[in-house]
Amino acid sequence: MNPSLQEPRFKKIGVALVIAWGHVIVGQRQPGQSFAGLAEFPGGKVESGEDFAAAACRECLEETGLAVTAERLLDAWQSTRVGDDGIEEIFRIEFWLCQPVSPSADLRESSLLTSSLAGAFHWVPIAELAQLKFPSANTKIIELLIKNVIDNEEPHLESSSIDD
Ligand SMILES: Nc1nc2c([nH]c(=O)n2[C@H]2C[C@H](O)[C@@H](COP(=O)(O)OP(=O)(O)OP(=O)(O)O)O2)c(=O)[nH]1
Repeated sequence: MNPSLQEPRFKKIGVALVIAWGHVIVGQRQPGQSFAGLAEFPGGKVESGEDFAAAACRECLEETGLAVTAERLLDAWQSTRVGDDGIEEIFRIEFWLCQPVSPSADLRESSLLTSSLAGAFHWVPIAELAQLKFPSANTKIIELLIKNVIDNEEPHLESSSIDD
């Protein structure tokens, strides 16, 4: 079949923004992964039967050991390209504000954590995010976080969409 007539392929990524006392959980992409060495928020591919928010929460638990619930969509980034086989590929990332399931008096101690990958994730002051290099898809969400840094336990971010 003519590739241009085939259904596009979707790659969907759910990302968790876990924010407390002016800090956000940030990791570093590992050798062998795409964007190796860059900073990232917990997240990964949306699996069958999940939506973006569920994927963000599951990945956060797997990667950091911290159970969270998704509150609201903060930003989305999407790009489209044509793959080597001629089929259109749509890559979409959704950034979800997430809250720990069990708010703890001292998340700093208890959080990071129990998984083997936990070493890669830390609480980073939002004010320091500008010093880190993230994938370009994160540019807008980083800007939004930094703008809202003042005394915001939960930043009052406006939802934005890929159509902005
Ligand atoms: N987890 C996470 N991924 C991000 C962020 N920003 C960003 O562009 N990404 C991209 C990197 C990856 O292409 C994809 C996350 O998928 P993944 O963590 O399952 O990546 P992966 O290395 O296993 O897969 P791949 O991209 O190598 O195929 O989203 C972010 O802040 N957090």
